Amino acid sequence: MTNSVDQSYSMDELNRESRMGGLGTENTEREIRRISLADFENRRAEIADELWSAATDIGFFQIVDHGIDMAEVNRAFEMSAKFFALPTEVKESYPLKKGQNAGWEYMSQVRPSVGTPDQKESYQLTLPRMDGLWPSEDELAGFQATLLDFEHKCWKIAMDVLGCFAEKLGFDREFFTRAHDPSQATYQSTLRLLHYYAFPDEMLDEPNVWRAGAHTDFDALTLLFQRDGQGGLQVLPGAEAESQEWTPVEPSDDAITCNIGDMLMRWSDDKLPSNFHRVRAPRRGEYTGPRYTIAYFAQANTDVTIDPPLGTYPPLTAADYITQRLTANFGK
Ligand SMILES: O=C(O)CCC(=O)C(=O)O
Ligand SMILES: [Fe+2]
Repeated sequence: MTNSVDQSYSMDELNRESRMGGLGTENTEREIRRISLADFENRRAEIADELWSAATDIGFFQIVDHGIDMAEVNRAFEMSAKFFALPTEVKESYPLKKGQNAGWEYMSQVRPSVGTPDQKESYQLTLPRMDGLWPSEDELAGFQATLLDFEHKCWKIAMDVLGCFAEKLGFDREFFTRAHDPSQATYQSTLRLLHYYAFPDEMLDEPNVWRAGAHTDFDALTLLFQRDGQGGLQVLPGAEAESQEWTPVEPSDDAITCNIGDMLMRWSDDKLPSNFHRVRAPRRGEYTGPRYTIAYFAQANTDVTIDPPLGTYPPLTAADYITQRLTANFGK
């Protein structure tokens, strides 16, 4: 890493995550807005206002009427469940490539905030890095085609949302679409299938066990698909971080939960906040079965320079940016 890169990132920013491990309390008063994307092209200006308002406030919002059929969402979740149900030896033959966001891992992610591994397994798809990582048609028929199609639909929605933000930030409408170009080998946006294990009874009373410890996302924008009845996601709005009051983000089959990541916070001169979130363990009396989610992380191609218009942060390539974040979180 060069000097200029080192100086561009304050230690305070890098250490933020290690201070967020406390239990805190729950606050159900805050509103997670639901925004309809219906008739997007004609209603663009109005939708952009709504997205901007929600994003600059809590940084988390839900979009509905997003254009992906429920049948397609269901099919992606079916494929996910089938993948995770494969024998361990099969999944092990498609191991996560470290630092590459591609392949299968389980219980490997230890968040600095809590210091214990997330109770989950995941399979990640980053288009240019999938050599040798697709299960065969014999192992799981239709998996590759279904996920490639789903990834592309997620990309399209993410670009529509980012296009609205681009104009608010003084960029042209296609600015972020050019920065997230799936046709290039430098593309590094990721589709991630997540399976949080069912909780055995004896684990319900254990402290400091998380489905996902508190963190912010590294990327520009995250789209998260959740299933009805499989809750647990909580958000802590940055402006009120000291309160340690976490607000539940209720799952629903028809909504995509969106949140701003660190890359877009930097790119927007901090106008768009990347907020802490986590997935808590189920409590006694709640649904304790498995929880499945699917996340799409839009992050700019590796060779794109992140250069905030007001110059709050020095320019930095997306590759260097991600390397710094990975080193800060996993390099210790
Ligand atoms: O599965 C969820 O509800 C959240 C996942 C998440 O925050 C992440 O993978 O970054
Ligand atoms: Fe996250």
